[in-house]
Amino acid sequence: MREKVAVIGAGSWGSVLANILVMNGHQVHIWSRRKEQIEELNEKHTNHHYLPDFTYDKRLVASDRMDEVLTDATTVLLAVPTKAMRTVVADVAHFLNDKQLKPVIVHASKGLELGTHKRISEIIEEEVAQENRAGVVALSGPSHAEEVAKKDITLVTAAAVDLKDAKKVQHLFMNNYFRVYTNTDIIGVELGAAFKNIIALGAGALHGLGYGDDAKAALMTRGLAEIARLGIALGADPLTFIGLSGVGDLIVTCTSVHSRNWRAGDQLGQGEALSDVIQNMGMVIEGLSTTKAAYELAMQQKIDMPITTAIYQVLYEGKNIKQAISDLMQREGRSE
Ligand SMILES: NC(=O)C1=CN([C@@H]2O[C@H](COP(=O)(O)OP(=O)(O)OC[C@H]3O[C@@H](n4cnc5c(N)ncnc54)[C@H](OP(=O)(O)O)[C@@H]3O)[C@@H](O)[C@H]2O)C=CC1
Ligand SMILES: O=C(CO)COP(=O)(O)O
Repeated sequence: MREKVAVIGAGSWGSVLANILVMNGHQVHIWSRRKEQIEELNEKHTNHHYLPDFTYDKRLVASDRMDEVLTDATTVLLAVPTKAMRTVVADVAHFLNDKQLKPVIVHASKGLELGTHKRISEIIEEEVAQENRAGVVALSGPSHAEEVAKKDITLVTAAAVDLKDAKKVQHLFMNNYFRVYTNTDIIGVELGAAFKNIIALGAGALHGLGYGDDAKAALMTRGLAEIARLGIALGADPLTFIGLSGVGDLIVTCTSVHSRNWRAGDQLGQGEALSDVIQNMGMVIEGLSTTKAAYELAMQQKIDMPITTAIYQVLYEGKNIKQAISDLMQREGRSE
């Protein structure tokens, strides 16, 4: 069935997901806050800042009018950086009133809110009254916009407390190159998605410093152990961490040159200043704030997270990366 979908956020990921939905036969309107980007999307069907070599389907309609984009939408897809999520969702909520259809709200973002440490689905549930929406779904997994744009094979998961909401999203996005699984452990899916970015910063840094594959495999394995420890303490199902949104996303983000988190780590490893890395990226590096949130949560929950702590010390306390690695290696020997 043809649906109307509102996509909020026209960066790399929101725009490519919107394009999938158009090609799957849906009517898709995408919201951006920038007029020049809207003109470019509507007239040239390009989005040069985010995906320079890609041409979008001509049927994708862009607008800066959130009310128009949301009118009659049966699904709303949010794809903005985590730090902007609460404000953007509050704006969306303003236009969802009980005269409209109650849309499923999907988000495709990966992070935790700074200060509150809340997951994105929790932010959405707080900001959009239950009577004005259907369920909340997290769409997550190993997926880079650059590869999905090229119709490379990608597998992700749609997670919701209620399986029927996850299935609706699965059905909406599935096609012959984008395969969607369902999962009812939204806590585990959102936490895996957020925490893997911390480890990706570390993997990039190892690369930048010239370390080999053994070191990277070690970081990914021990990184997964500690992010799963924290995730389980926060209510995740342990099995979720061996799924697409756990180890799957960890692998792609720790090994792909497309990953902004990996690239940021790589540049830090090569000695660039954090402020320059952020400025030059021009896109969101979610792992920076997620490291802070996870470090604080680990302290609160009394969970041992040596890698996250080391990355926190490098990012926020100015610790030398080589010293941080040396300190990790000199920790007392222990059982795996
Ligand atoms: N890129 C990818 O391959 C993937 C990304 N993700 C996740 O998706 C989320 C979005 O990432 P991505 O699309 O890559 O990010 P980008 O940096 O590419 O784009 C971010 C988008 O959000 C908009 N935005 C930023 N701040 C605000 C704000 N305060 N109010 C309104 N709009 C805002 C930007 O608008 P403007 O251009 O005007 O600044 C831009 O359209 C992240 O959580 C990321 O982890 C998940 C899977 C894959
Ligand atoms: O989440 C992603 C891949 O699954 C995107 O990673 P980056 O934000 O590091 O580019």
